Formats: sequence, C-alpha cells, structure tokens
Amino acid sequence: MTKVGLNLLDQTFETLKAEGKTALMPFITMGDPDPETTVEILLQLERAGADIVELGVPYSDPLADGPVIQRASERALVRQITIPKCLEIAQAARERGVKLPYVLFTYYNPVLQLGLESFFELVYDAGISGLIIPDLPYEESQEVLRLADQFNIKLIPLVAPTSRDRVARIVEYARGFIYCVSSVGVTGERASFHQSVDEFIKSVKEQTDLPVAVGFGISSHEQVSHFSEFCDGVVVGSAIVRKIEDTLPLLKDKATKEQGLLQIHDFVAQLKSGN
Ligand SMILES: O=P(O)(O)OC[C@@H](O)[C@@H](O)c1c[nH]c2ccccc12
Repeated sequence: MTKVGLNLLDQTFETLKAEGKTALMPFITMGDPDPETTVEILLQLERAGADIVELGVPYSDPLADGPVIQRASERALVRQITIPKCLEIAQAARERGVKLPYVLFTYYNPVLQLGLESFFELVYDAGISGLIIPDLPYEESQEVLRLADQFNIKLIPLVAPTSRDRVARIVEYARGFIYCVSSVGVTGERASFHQSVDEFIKSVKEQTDLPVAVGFGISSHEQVSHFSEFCDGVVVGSAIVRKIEDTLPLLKDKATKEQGLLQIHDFVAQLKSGN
C-alpha cells in the first residue's frame, strides 16, 4: 500500500524557498560518541539554525568518507550502532522536541543486511523523510526507488562534476533534492573549491525543478554564504563531526557536557550566520 501524505523534507524546502532562504544541512554520525549524546547534539543543531539533518549510519567500510567521518564511524561502531539503533535515536530526538526533517544516510550493505522491505518499514515508522545511499548500484536503484516511493521516502541522488553526462538521467529519477558533490574524492574539509563547481551546480539547477544542495568540503561561514547565493541547501559534515570529536573530552564528563554541547551549537550557528 502506497503511503500518501505530505513529506516534511519537501515542505521544508518549499517554506525556505518562499522565504528566499537556503537550508543548512548538517551531517552527523549517529551514536558518536554515544546514543544519548547524539540526541543532545540533534537538539543543539536545531537550536543553532539547522534546517534539515543527515543522519549518518556508521559503517565499517565507508569508501567515500575521509578520516574525520571514518573515525566517527569507528567510535559509533564500538557501540554497535545499527540502522535500527540509529532510528531509535532519531525517534528519541523527536520525543525531545526535534522537528528537523531527517535524511537517513547509509551505505547499501547495511540496508541489504536488513532486507529492502524490512528496511523501508523501519525507516517509514521512524518518520524519516529522505534517504541517501551513496554506493547504490544504478542497476538496483529502480527497486529501491519503487519501495522508497511506496513509503513516501525521498530517494536523493548524488551527482558529481565527473558525472555531467549522466545528470539528465539521474535527475529524471530524483526525489527530494539533488545532492551536488562539490569535489571528487572523499568527504573532508576543503580550503577552496575549483571555480567550475559553481557552473556545474548551476547546470544541474537548469535540468530540474527539485531543490539542489551542495556538499563535500564546506567548513566555514564564508563557504556556506557563497554557495547559499545559488543553492537551495548546503551540507556540512566533516567540519561538524570534527567539532564533535574535538569536544569529546568535555562531552564525556557530566560536569562539562553542557559546555561541550554549547561549543557544537556555537560552531554550527556561526556557519549559518557568521557571527
Ligand atoms: O564531510 P563533508 O566534506 O562536509 O561532506 C558532507 C558529507 O559529510 C556527507 O554528506 C556525507 C557523509 N558521507 C558521505 C559519503 C558520500 C557522500 C556524502 C557523504
């Protein structure tokens, strides 16, 4: 039975567009450093001005991830953070008042381990609005897309400057938004971006009515501001995950946990507003 109804991710982009705003979209690794702290971090991200959040499922072989997110995955895997556990954490954050749309970010193998139908039932029940699977083989994406549509979960594609010739076909099957990868290689902060990135993103925008977001390497207010001039969303992962890593000593001690959470809040807030 196809699940109908409004999708919070779509609604959020529509509202932001009407307000002439760009979505700030943090990525964090779920369960890093532990489930309870992840709930607290999600609350801080929302308070800091995040509009949408990418919930990263830790994985043992994160091919597209740089060292910062690899280390975060390792810390989370020590706590046996599985997809069901990630979804529990997401629901716990909802119960604490987090209203952000959730985009689940997972490699394909953990999905296969659960089985596609079971996976989508769990993800739907957890109130997830979007899904990114960076290593989903194109040949299998039609079945995943059929189920995602059935459960009203937006299957978001990644497009890279190296896949220019495939953009038209990728966009044709896109849902939710288009995730433009700013650079080739793996995730991780970049000091600068090749000037052709702007033109690549603008060329993608010309081929779709869906929102277009950019990610990979963005780590400062200046970079967020630059891309916010022509993107509907800006994803920041490694820079925020590194901030979490840097505050681990504070987060681990009850006496200083609030101070650590506040430092994460302030870092994300300055990404958004620059002050
Ligand atoms: O970490 P960065 O450079 O800020 O990039 C966002 C990235 O973390 C997030 O979207 C993501 C995490 N793992 C990925 C793997 C592939 C594509 C994207 C991702």
